[in-house]
Amino acid sequence: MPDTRPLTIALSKGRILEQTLPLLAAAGLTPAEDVQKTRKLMVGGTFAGEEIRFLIIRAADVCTYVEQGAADLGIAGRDSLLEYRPHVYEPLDLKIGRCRLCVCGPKELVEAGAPERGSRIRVATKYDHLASEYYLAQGVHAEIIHLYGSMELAPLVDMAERIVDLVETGGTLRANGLIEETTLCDISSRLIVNPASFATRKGQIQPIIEKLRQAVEQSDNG
Ligand SMILES: Nc1ncnc2c1ncn2[C@@H]1O[C@H](COP(=O)(O)OP(=O)(O)OP(=O)(O)O)[C@@H](O)[C@H]1O
Ligand SMILES: O=P(O)(O)OC[C@H]1O[C@H](OP(=O)(O)OP(=O)(O)O)[C@H](O)[C@@H]1O
Repeated sequence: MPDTRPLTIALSKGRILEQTLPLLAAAGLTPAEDVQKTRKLMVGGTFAGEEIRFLIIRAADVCTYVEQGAADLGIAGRDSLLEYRPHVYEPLDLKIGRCRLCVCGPKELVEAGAPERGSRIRVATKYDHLASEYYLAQGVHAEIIHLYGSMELAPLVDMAERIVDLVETGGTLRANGLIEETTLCDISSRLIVNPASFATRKGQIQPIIEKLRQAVEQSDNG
């Protein structure tokens, strides 16, 4: 039976949304209302004359909605994709939300050198898996302290010796007396697609990928 549900796109609210909207507009994906202002979590819209809909959700939840098939497509940071490893396709780097995932710590501690193999440290992060994997590879016993934000505070109150967090301008690190020790990877936002949706609704999804690809190329050149 054909799926008659409107094609559904999960958008991250928060900082990615502002950079997402011009790309959506350039690709002809048009929400029917101002998604930055509305308190609605599901907003209608159109693409090439067809009805679509947008879900406005927390960044870390986009992977879940797309993996579960509640959304056909989504826009998620590479950090979330690496941390949660959802079973989704990732056809396009949208080149927004650019930053890097880093190990950081208090200046004095970082300058004294990286923790030795066999040593123990406390690491504050919301990227539990990525931080654990990194320290496993270093042979360092890391106690992961899970936080939901403001990781830079943890070393200041002696709750952790290191943090694993995103760095863009470095302003938050500087304001809190921290410096970068290692960059783990570069981050940007990605278009993600539910594999079953791609199989059954390719005719609708492929043109969206192509329009977004053109929009990214245009904004990259401009
Ligand atoms: N400083 C930054 N510079 C560029 N991109 C960033 C930066 N911080 C976060 N991002 C990107 O934006 C995504 C969402 O970040 P945002 O700060 O909006 O949400 P969050 O704080 O992770 O989650 P929430 O506010 O829902 O708890 C991140 O997953 C990352 O890909
Ligand atoms: O290098 P900068 O330009 O200072 O950006 C880095 C900061 O941005 C993000 O936090 P966000 O502002 O999203 O707040 P949060 O800690 O509540 O997630 C990230 O977690 C850093 O704290």
